[in-house]
Amino acid sequence: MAKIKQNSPVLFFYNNSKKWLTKISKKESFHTHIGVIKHSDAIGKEYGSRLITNKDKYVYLLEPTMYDYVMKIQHGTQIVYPKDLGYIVARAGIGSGQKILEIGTGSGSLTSFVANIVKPRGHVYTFDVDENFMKIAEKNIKKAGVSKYVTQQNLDLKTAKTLPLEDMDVALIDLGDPWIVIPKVRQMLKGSGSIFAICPTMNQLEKLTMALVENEFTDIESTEHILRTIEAREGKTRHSFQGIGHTTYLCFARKAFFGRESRKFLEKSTTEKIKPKTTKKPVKKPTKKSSKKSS
Ligand SMILES: C[S@@+](CC[C@H](N)C(=O)[O-])C[C@H]1O[C@@H](n2cnc3c(N)ncnc32)[C@H](O)[C@@H]1O
Repeated sequence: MAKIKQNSPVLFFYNNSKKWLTKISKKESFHTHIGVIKHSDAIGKEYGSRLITNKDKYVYLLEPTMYDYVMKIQHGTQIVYPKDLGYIVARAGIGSGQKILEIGTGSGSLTSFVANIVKPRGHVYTFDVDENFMKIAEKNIKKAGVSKYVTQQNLDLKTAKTLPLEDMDVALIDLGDPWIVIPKVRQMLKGSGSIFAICPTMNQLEKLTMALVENEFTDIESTEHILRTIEAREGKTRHSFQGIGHTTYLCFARKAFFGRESRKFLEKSTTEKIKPKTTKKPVKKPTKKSSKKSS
C-alpha cells in the first residue's frame, strides 16, 4: 500500500474542473474557494483516500497520471492533447524500447507522453530552436518524471548539415512547415518507420502529403479527432454543453521504397541495350541530283 509522504506527487481532486497537481510539502497549504487544503493532512494517507477542508468539502488524494501532467502542463506553446496523444501512440505503434525523433519540442507535452511509453530502454530525442520554450519544456518533462528518457537539443534540422540520428523507429513533427524537413527525416528513419505530423490547418496537410509522396512514404492518412464528453446522470444523460472545438489535424505515413532509383537504372540500361553499340556513318539525305542518278 503506497502511503503519501513528503515530496510525493498528489492530485487534489474536488471535481473535473477543480483539481490541483502538486508535490507534498509539509508546510504548504492551498487556499481555494472550497476552503484550505493543508498538505500535511495528506501525509501518511493512502492514495485514493480523502481529506476534508475547513469548509467541510471533501478532496480526494489521487496519484497523478501522465494525463494529469499533460492537462496541467505549463504552456509556452500550443500543446498536443490526450485525445490526439493516444491515437498517435496507437497508430504509430509506439512501444517500450523505441527510439523517437521529435522536431518541435514546444512545451514538452508530446515529449513527456511518449517518453513515458518508450521508457525504460527507449528514448526521445527532441529538437527545438527556441531557448525559452526549451526551458519550459525541460521543467514540464522533469515534473512528469521522464527527464532520464529525453534528450533535448537546440538544433534546426531544416538547415543542419549533418544529421544527428539514424535508424529511428518513429518521427514526430510539430512545426509550421513540416514538409521542409521530410527529406531529412526520411534519412533518419528506419525502413517502414512511422511519421506523425501535427498540422493545425488543411493547407499544411496538403503540402505535407505532396512532400510525403515525393519522398517515398506510404500508408498516408490524415485524420481529425473529436472528443465529446457525456454528462451521465440518471434520467438526464446528454452531451456536455462544453467542448473543445478544433485543435489540429494529424498526418501519419510510413517510410517505403518505391523503387524509383532502380526504375531509373532499369530504364537507363534498357535504352542503352536498344541503342546500337557501333555508330554507323550517318546516311546522307539524297540530293535531287543523286536521286535522279539512281532512277
Ligand atoms: C506547437 S509547438 C510544439 C508543441 C509540442 N508538440 C507540445 O506538445 O508541447 C512548435 C515548436 O516548434 C518549434 N520550432 C519551430 N521551427 C522549428 C525548427 N525549424 N526546428 C525545431 N523546432 C522548431 C517552435 O519553437 C515551437 O516550440
